[in-house]
Amino acid sequence: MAQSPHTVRWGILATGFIAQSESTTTRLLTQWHAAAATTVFVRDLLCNPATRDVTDVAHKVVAVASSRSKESAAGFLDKVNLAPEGVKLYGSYDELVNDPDVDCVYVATPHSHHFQNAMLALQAGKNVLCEKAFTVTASQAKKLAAAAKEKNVFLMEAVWTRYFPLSIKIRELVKSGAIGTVYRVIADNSVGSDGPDGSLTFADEHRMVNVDLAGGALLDLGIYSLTWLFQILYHLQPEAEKETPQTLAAIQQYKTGADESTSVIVSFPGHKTQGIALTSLRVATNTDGKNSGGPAIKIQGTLGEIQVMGPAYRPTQYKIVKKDGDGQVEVVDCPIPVDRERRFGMGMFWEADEVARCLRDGKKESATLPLSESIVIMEVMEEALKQGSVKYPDVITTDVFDPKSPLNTGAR
Ligand SMILES: NC(=O)C1=CN([C@@H]2O[C@H](COP(=O)(O)OP(=O)(O)OC[C@H]3O[C@@H](n4cnc5c(N)ncnc54)[C@H](OP(=O)(O)O)[C@@H]3O)[C@@H](O)[C@H]2O)C=CC1
Ligand SMILES: O=C1OC[C@@H](O)[C@H](O)[C@H]1O
Repeated sequence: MAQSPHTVRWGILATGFIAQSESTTTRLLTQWHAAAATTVFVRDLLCNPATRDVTDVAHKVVAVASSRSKESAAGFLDKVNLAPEGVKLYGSYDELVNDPDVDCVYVATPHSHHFQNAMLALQAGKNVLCEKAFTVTASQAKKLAAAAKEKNVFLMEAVWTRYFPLSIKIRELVKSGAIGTVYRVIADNSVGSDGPDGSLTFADEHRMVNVDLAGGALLDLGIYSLTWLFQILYHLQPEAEKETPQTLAAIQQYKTGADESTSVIVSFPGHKTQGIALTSLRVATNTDGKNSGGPAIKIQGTLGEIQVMGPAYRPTQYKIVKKDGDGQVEVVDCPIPVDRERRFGMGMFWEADEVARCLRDGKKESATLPLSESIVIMEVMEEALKQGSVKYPDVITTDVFDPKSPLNTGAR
């Protein structure tokens, strides 16, 4: 007899402040910046797992909290077409993390808030999936990892791309030696948002460029470029050989003080490998929206290279170019399944499935993105931002937990 799936009861922390009623994947993709992470994540949670051939785990949204008001949480249910029956609504994060019916809290606030909000949930004994970038500083990331250990709960950074079947396949290919020894990875995740008179198209208050919300290209977009570098050059190394990388960065600042264009070279001297992570809010990886400019990611080995077509955060195609391939290129498509009934499917469901399996199996972190790796990536980003003289306010860089911090209470 088939076993019933392990179902995770999710509590959603933050409701996304941009009104949004579009319901199809296509419309959402063209307006990605207007898509709050919470909205996309919850819609993915509500997709039938069978539409992606998953039968061992399932998801249920049991509570939603907005730091603004209970009404805002109610409005969120409308946005995601989720019937209010059985979903508890809270006007504070504190109530959500103390709800005994919540198995795992999904933290989807701006980067500035992650440390305080995730810690609030961990201290209440909750498992946590926290949006990227994990924190603002490496020290905050270490404190979260330590708290999860102390409380014996699960913690993971929500870098959804790592859990795509495409990413898994590419990691397997590299591991199998399909392109020889990999010496270099080049990855770009840039979204052209150039506006009039030297401005960007984001308002100065927007989380993408607002230093009070730890905005900037690197923490928001460059993390995906670094993800590609790390999942190949670092993650695949045997545990005992993992080395802390050297970091060299060049940064252009926007008028708000956030980074608008950032290039980071990450070097692993022991393995003689290098990664180049690029990100920009001025120019785009995919300037014509048709990938005419070529791949967003190149994984280069002694026997060939794997090219991944962008966007780096949601790739659906890769190519294998062999040194002795005589001009033949293998093209592999990895479409993201859509739940036709709900008219949705973005790809965040795979990271949610990973959380469910870890919880089912009693694991406290994901082997695909261990906390130690999230911490090393935070160290690289912190160092890069330091080299580019980007400064964030003390209230968002402190590693001292304060349940009454405005970041937890929502005082704006
Ligand atoms: N994985 C992915 O593809 C994506 C991930 N993200 C990540 O998700 C996180 C949230 O991004 P996104 O959903 O675009 O953010 P939004 O700005 O749309 O929403 C953030 C939410 O955080 C809460 N919040 C609390 N305090 C503040 C404050 N002072 N200013 C603004 N918001 C506040 C609000 O919820 P409330 O009022 O209900 O408490 C708000 O709705 C970020 O870490 C981002 O990097 C974003 C987009 C895609
Ligand atoms: O995580 C993200 O992925 C898609 C981007 O457009 C968005 O800004 C970012 O937060």
